[in-house]
Amino acid sequence: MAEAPEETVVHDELKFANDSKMTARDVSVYYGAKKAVDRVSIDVDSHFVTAFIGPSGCGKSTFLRCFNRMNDTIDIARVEGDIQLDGENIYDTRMDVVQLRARVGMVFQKPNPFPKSIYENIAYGPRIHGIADSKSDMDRIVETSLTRAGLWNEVKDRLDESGTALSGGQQQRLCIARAIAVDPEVILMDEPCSALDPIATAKVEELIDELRGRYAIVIVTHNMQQAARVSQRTAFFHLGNLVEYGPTEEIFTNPRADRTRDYITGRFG
Ligand SMILES: Nc1ncnc2c1ncn2[C@@H]1O[C@H](COP(=O)(O)OP(=O)(O)OP(=O)(O)O)[C@@H](O)[C@H]1O
Repeated sequence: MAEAPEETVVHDELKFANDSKMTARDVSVYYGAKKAVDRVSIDVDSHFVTAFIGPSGCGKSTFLRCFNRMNDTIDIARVEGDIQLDGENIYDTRMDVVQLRARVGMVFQKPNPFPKSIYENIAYGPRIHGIADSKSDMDRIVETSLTRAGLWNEVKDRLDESGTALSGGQQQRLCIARAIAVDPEVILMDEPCSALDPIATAKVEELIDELRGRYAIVIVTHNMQQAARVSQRTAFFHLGNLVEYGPTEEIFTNPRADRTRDYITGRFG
């Protein structure tokens, strides 16, 4: 990864947005001396699902974690460049990281509900952020979040049971409901279906589609069919570089860069 990155191919349709929810400019990430992400620039917009695809180890999860400063939790990780949320530099020392992570929520590969009741899993975030004024307010937030996550009917009679007692797919939807409960603007998803069976995967994919009108969603996925199903925009990464960024349909049917074409036709990766 020592050589200079080739220029990213950005399709015209995505070039001129000037009201992007989040922008990254020249972002590089190092683990110690090793560069895992190399000068990546991208805009992420509300009302769209943006998929990050690319072969294993190309840096897509590392780059995703830059958007809510999750790399801060890794001692040897160092982030360079500029990332803004609504024009505000999220790496500014005045940025409240707890607040940032409420505005830019994250759903992980493995469902990770708290070992607490279903109700508490949702109520925890609004409580620490002071979002609910009363018990009835909190009840409403819990119901709305679970409804939006497509889980309310399945759990409304067992809100006191532990979140960890749910099936894997339900746990993942609980984690999505938990992210929604603090009223985020962006939801980052790092391979959210990789631990789920096909039926649970289909439910989460449907949910992503329903949520997209409300939030900017960025999803890292290994699965190209999934990227094609759920996203409207796709960014292809290779060896730490963003190779190409365009409308999903174009990326899959008419890629401009040779490396994208080779990847989507299965020639490598
Ligand atoms: N905590 C870490 N410490 C050191 N190196 C890391 C760490 N996390 C990731 N890396 C390295 O950074 C590079 C990019 O990893 P990353 O997980 O971001 O890639 P990825 O494209 O998401 O891969 P995958 O699809 O396999 O999850 C890899 O070479 C990886 O080994």
